[in-house]
Amino acid sequence: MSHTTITVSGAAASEILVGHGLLQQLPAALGSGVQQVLIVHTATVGKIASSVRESLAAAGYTALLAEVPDAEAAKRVEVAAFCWQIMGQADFTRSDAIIGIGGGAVTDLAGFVAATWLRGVKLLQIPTTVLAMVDAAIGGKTGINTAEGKNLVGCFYAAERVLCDLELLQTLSPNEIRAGFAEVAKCGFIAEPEILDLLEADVDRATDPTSAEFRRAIELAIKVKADVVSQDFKESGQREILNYGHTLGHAIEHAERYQWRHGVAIAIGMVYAAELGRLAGHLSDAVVDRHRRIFELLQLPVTYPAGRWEGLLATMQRDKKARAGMLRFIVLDDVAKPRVLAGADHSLLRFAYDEIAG
Ligand SMILES: NC(=O)c1ccc[n+]([C@@H]2O[C@H](COP(=O)([O-])OP(=O)(O)OC[C@H]3O[C@@H](n4cnc5c(N)ncnc54)[C@H](O)[C@@H]3O)[C@@H](O)[C@H]2O)c1
Ligand SMILES: O=C(O)C(=O)C[C@@H](O)[C@H](O)[C@H](O)COP(=O)(O)O
Ligand SMILES: [Zn+2]
Repeated sequence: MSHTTITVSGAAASEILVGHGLLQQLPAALGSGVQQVLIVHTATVGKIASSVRESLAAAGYTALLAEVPDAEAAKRVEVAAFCWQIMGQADFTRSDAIIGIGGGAVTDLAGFVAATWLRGVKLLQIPTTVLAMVDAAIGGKTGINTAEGKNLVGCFYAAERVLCDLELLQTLSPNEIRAGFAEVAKCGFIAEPEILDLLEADVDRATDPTSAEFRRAIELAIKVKADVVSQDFKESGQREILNYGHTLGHAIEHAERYQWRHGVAIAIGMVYAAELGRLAGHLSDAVVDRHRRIFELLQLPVTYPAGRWEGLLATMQRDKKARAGMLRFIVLDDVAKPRVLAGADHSLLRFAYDEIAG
């Protein structure tokens, strides 16, 4: 089947290709002028990285590998410094390029390294998880964590091209696929009800990477993200909706010392945000129930232990969504009707937590 091209316009201009056999687009996808390429990857996708390196070398490029630690351990300043060192020692210039191959942790790191080396070199992303294909590799949010919180250091820097080769998902565990679907469902709740219908109609087919429903759900989610970032690259307004479920979700990831999958944490965060939307007076019980039903279909958690609220609240205050001491949440008035809830009373926030405490 041929590939689909989804375009991001505006300041984040880039091309997202979705389909099979897309690695064959390399090296042409690199464009002209590039001599050296740094491939940032983890051991998990080492074979893919090596075959990309070989095809680039055969085409005359100098291709270097930077193997980085797995998952959130990649998103540390020490790991960025390791990549900068390889580039420095190879006399990497402004006309050279970085390719990130991996899940969202790698694409966030690779993006950050590309943005910061010589104040910006060409970036290509080859996401290998559902989550990275529909979200992390697109739209140019790059970032690393600090001891105090998630993604506290980073910048906006878009990849020129994102190759979403669905064949690369073959080795992904069902747990990873379902965690990635938390972000797919997020796009359903904030903007695209067809995604929710697909999940409710047959969750097994929708999450089977070989099915037509899977591809449809992935492409719909990518379109939601591409549309939003085309309008608001630097999150001065509309883009905030992509943070649905993330205010609490990031605090949970921090509380769990980054041992939980991002998708798992934000699934709980979205149920919390739905409860908040209901308590703030707009969201119907039916839509709140729909959140629980869909995340349960995806076998994702919908509760978090009671007694953790104070710690989560303190972490949320450090999140970049807090401004002038006021916490900001995305809530829904209905499916596909998101809005910002800023400065809500702490007792309201606490009541919503009581609804998800298990
Ligand atoms: N920049 C953004 O806009 C954005 C959006 C969403 C999430 N994120 C970030 O993305 C990260 C989460 O991404 P993720 O869920 O992809 O997690 P991840 O990058 O940690 O990958 C999850 C696991 O899957 C493994 N893996 C990757 N590809 C594989 C494959 N093809 N086969 C088998 N295993 C494979 C990885 O080695 C890892 O163990 C978080 O750090 C989150 O903050 C960023
Ligand atoms: O692209 C965005 O904008 C998002 O918010 C997408 C989120 O899914 C993603 O997890 C993002 O990294 C969170 O951003 P942050 O600004 O809250 O760190
Ligand atoms: Zn996310």
